[in-house]
Amino acid sequence: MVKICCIGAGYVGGPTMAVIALKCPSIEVAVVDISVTRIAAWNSDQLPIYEPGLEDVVKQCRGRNLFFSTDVEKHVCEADIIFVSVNTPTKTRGLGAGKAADLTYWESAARMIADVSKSDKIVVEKSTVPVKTAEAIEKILTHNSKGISYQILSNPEFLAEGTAIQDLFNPDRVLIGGRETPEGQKAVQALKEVYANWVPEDRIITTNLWSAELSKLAANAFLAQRISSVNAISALCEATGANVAEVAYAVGKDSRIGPKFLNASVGFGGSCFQKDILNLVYICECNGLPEVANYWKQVIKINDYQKSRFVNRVVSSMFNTVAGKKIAVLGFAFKKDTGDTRETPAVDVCKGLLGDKAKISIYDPQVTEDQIQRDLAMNKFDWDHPIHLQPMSPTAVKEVTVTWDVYEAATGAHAVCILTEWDEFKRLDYSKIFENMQKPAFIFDGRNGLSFCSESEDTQLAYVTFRDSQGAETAMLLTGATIVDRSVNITPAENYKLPPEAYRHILDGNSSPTNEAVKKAEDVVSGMLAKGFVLSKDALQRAKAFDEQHQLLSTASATVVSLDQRIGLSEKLSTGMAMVSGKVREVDERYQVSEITRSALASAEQTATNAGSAIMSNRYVSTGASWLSSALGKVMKAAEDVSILTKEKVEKAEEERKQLFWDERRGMVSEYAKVHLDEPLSNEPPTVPVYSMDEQKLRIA
Ligand SMILES: NC(=O)c1ccc[n+]([C@@H]2O[C@H](COP(=O)([O-])OP(=O)(O)OC[C@H]3O[C@@H](n4cnc5c(N)ncnc54)[C@H](O)[C@@H]3O)[C@@H](O)[C@H]2O)c1
Ligand SMILES: O=c1ccn([C@@H]2O[C@H](COP(=O)(O)OP(=O)(O)O[C@H]3O[C@H](CO)[C@@H](O)[C@H](O)[C@H]3O)[C@@H](O)[C@H]2O)c(=O)[nH]1
Repeated sequence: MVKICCIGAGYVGGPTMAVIALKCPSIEVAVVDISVTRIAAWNSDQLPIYEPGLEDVVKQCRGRNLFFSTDVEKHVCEADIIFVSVNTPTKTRGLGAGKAADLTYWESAARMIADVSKSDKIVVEKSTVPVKTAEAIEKILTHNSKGISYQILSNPEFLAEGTAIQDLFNPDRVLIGGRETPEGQKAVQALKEVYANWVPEDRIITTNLWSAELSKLAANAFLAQRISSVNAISALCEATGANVAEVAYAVGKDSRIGPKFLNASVGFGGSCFQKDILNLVYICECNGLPEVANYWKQVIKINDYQKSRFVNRVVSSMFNTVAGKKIAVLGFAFKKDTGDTRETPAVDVCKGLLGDKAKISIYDPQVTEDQIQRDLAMNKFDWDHPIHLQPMSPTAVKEVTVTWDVYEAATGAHAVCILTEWDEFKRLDYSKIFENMQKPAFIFDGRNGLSFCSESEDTQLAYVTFRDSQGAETAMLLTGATIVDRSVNITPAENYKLPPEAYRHILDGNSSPTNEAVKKAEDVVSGMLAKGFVLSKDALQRAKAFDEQHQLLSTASATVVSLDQRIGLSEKLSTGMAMVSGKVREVDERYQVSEITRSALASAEQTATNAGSAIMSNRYVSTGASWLSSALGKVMKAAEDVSILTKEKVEKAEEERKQLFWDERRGMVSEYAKVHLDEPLSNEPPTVPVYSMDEQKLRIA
């Protein structure tokens, strides 16, 4: 049985080895680490890192052919292939400080391998290292080889956190670099055979050692460069009135550029990009290439600029002072779906705000208070050392509080800053947040992924006066609807009162108001559902509350129950959801399209759920809701369509959906407006001030 040992049980070593163990049942995999607490966590139910899907994989193989241990020497001694996946932080002192990679941990691992080995070994660089590191490692290993043969391979890891398992299951490529000698090629072949257990052969690239080492640094530099490029453009957009999301979309449509990695943000974070680019810069400088070094340095400078620009925007918008003001920070991890905070832009933003004497309240679903306090007090680059070697917990920053309740974080705040793109932030009740904030309230979206009712220059504001008595209620139904990444927020003008005609059907004893406005509501809402738009659950609750406030729902509840029994809506709904979930997951497993199918699933499920919520809370159900059941049918059909699409089709559909969104957004708004507005619209909602207190006004943002 082939034995693999991995030195370093971190974000790379843990998931990578777990997947190798899962995919290669005939290989025994031991993951070792000098950190006792980390290994204990790997052996417990509370894994040391949060990564979707990881727990599942670990549970399947742990104790079978996957072991976590602190007995480093034993497992190294027994292994045929040794992966080294230890920290390679940026040096903080000495030659190359602030740029060069610190190879202390790598070197100590190599020396230990040389000390304890009694048989031939293949030693694999899994850590990201400077080009030519293998040469140094070779010298260390062979210096005292006692006749043992070592083959060094470079096998850099390309997984991204938050999607690590998916990336490992279905990598774009596996890169293996080795010596161009017969022994070197034999070692390359041995490692290739491991990956060939699940990775198609044409995705396993073999190169020489230096190409493999350098490719890793180059890949990260290219990725980070895209983000700095779009972030640089975002500054220009803000100065000119262009919309960076629209620009990125238009640019990414060019197939030579492609749509991925063009999301403008508060800046990139994570343990790799900055460290690896600094490393690349240093290597360029050492090789007498200052122009090349400066080129890449600029990627980091723009990133720093973006973070400080964000802080400046917050402070300047808030009347040039945040002193003593509570600011809620939503999201602290460097990206969604991870609890990792290494080099997170949130640290720089918080430090900037603290520098201006703000009081900060932080919420992140995966990051603990202890971690946040450590991060805020830590020196630059210290975070990238093994945890037990990091400086001891410094005193907590007292202007910072951390809570597990997002609404509590925002209560009493003058501003909310979104710093991580957690999906849950898209579903928050922003009206509730707004209501509990100090006024004027500000929201700063550092991820550019959310649309809020904020009075920024991006907001399209319309004050709408309804001539029709039902128009206002119809509009309420659409509150919180999400059209791809835009949310429609409709709030009644203060002291709004329904006109007497709205009550007429109740007074008449007629519970079926089938006037034009209601019909239009059916069309618009069912149209939106069928197109996959997500109606906000909470918005419908609000619509219901609105109805109740005006005593329009007196007969609805009883009718809903009988209606449900009559057409079996609940049953259809749960069947629909089960079918959607099952089929989408099946496709996911077959084609490994998790990212896309997950969002399709979420959207389908949410649509179905919200349709359900609409059923229970929508007063139009009580008025002969055949339209709703047909809308539900369309939703289920749409979801089924998604589930049978192949990877390519899903991707295409996503693209088409986006295209549709861009094409139809304006159309929708004006179509809707035509029905409900006094003045029909051509392109955009009108921005007209409220001018009369006795008319019914709604604000659409
Ligand atoms: N995090 C990522 O997404 C990612 C992706 C690709 C590559 N990388 C690279 O992989 C390497 C590891 O990154 P990580 O994120 O897993 O770091 P990590 O800090 O999560 O894990 C490294 C582990 O190595 C252990 N360690 C250090 N020296 C050791 C020694 N001598 N013996 C035994 N254990 C030792 C530490 O205790 C730690 O648990 C880095 O070079 C990084 O640049 C990281
Ligand atoms: O369009 C985008 C994409 C990403 N980010 C940010 O960029 C950072 C890095 O994101 P990502 O690359 O997804 O995560 P990492 O886990 O840091 O993965 C990168 O770094 C790893 C370590 O080297 C590599 O293995 C991966 O291939 C590479 O994507 C995060 O702060 C993201 O929020 C943006 O701001 N805009």
